[in-house]
Amino acid sequence: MDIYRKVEREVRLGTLTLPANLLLYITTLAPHHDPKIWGEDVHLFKPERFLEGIAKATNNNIATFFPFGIGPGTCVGLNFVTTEVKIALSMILQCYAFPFPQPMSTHNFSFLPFAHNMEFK
Ligand code: HEM
Repeated sequence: MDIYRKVEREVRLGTLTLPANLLLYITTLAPHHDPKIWGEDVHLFKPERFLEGIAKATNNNIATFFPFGIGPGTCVGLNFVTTEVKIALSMILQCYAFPFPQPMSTHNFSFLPFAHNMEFK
């Protein structure tokens, strides 16, 4: 999802002067793929990078993480879609078994759907 903003009146932003009526396109792609923020493994799918919160994951650059936009125009579907994803994930996980503890000799069938019907000895 892209973020657009219109400059209401001329404004200075650091060394930049933005004229009135300028349309700004703010991409989430660049900051969300910046190795200076996320580290050299930025292109890896590593959800565990968020285990200790966004501040830790972004090396204390929390303002650079805005998947649902920012400010008054923030995505109105944020809470809906977050809940939806949690429900979908919990439904998917119900199809798998995660036996613990598991002896080294036991074959691991936990990747199979409906593995909870299997007995682990
Ligand atoms: C993973 C899913 C989604 C992502 C990543 C996402 C992301 C975004 C982003 C980046 C914006 C722009 C915010 C801004 O301009 O600052 C936005 C706006 C919006 N989103 Fe989403 N969105 C998602 C799902 C949804 C859903 C499920 C709905 C509706 C049920 C929704 C409804 C809207 C609406 C109506 C806006 C415009 C808000 C406004 O301009 O006031 N989004 N979304």
